[in-house]
Amino acid sequence: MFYYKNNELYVEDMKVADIALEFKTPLYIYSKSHFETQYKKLDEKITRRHLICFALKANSNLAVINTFAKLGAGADVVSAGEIFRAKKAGLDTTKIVFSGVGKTPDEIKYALENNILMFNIESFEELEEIEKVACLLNKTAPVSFRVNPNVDPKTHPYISTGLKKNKFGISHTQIVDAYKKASQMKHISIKGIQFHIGSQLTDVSPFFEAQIKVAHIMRELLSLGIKLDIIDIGGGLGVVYENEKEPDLDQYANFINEAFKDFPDSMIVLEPGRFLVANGGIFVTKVLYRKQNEGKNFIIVDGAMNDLIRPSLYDAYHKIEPVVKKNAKKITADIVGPICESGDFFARSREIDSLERNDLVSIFSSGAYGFTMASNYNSRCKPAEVLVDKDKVKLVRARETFEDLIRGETI
Ligand SMILES: Cc1ncc(COP(=O)(O)O)c(C=O)c1O
Ligand SMILES: N[C@@H](CCCC[NH3+])C(=O)O
Repeated sequence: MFYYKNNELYVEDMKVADIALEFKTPLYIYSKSHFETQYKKLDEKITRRHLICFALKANSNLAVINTFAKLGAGADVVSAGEIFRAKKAGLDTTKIVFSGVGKTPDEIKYALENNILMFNIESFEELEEIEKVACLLNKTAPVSFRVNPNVDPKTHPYISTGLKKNKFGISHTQIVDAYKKASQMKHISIKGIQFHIGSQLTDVSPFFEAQIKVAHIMRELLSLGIKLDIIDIGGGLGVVYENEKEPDLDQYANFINEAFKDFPDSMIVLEPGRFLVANGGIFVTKVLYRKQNEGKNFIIVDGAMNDLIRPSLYDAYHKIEPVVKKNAKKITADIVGPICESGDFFARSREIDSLERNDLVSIFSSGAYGFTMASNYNSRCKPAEVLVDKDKVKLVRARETFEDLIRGETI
């Protein structure tokens, strides 16, 4: 929960300025109660038997994963590294679904050893590899297939995943063959079906379109004697960054009930990432310098695209406000970082309160795909992460040091 009181930004019961003073900037600050609220909101709406598998790629800090694990969540992972994180965070590995088009044999082995809930298989060759690794381990691999339903999610092209031009999933025209093939394999146990059409959907109707197609496939499979215990409907629920309309959760839940009414016994798996965490995080950065080039204002802050890449990568909008509002006059400026790239910006031609050196600014909606997409570009140490729970402030990842930058390197 982030809010202004007497022109000062708070996170839960704490002043953001005080936290920034203690932990320095640039800094990620998370609100535990926001995470819990979002989880419960979704959990309560879905009336069928279900499991919420938090998509760790959105925010894989151990304390964040642990927050959801304590509420009963599972995890959607895309690498063995994320399985490792989930384990370290105390999440039950039997609640993990493993997505991704390029799982390596080592990752498949690691997942099997950790008894995950299921692999979401994305190609025929991956199916063969999983059968092979499971055979070597003398295990049975629980699987579902990710179907590419060819549905337009009407979102940013970089985060659309369910169109036939995208690399994801197995085409709906081949999916039945995939199940037939899997049903012949000795070390494969067919559990479910999965789809994920894209991210940041605020209109939920494309989900329904995909669900209808998937239910159709399920009926076809049933006629072949293949019954599925799990329907994994992916993630993709959007959030408000600027002035979007929040997704209608009642409608979302109704669509699920309607589309899959012929399969009342199957468990619904959801894979939300952004919805659970985006607005539970801010990125706080400090004004280093200001300058004007031929009438154009630049505000140079100590955070950069290596810390939060969404504006540079997707031209994504993030609300930016001073941590302490001083009723200053408004100016129009580019808010940029210190990295040697013209693409290193958080906002361009943005109207913002006139700022002074050392003023703190908050970049909102940074809890999803913020820290997880950070890099060390320009040999910048990754920022610290702090989790706030009412009046308790906990450093949940220390700021990197120079030694962290060269760990593992030799001359
Ligand atoms: C397979 C899969 N599941 C879940 C997610 C989480 O998406 P979101 O953060 O939009 O909920 C993604 C990312 O888009 C994904 O690729
Ligand atoms: N990284 C993207 C979301 C990608 C979703 C991954 N399947 C973002 O920041 O919006």
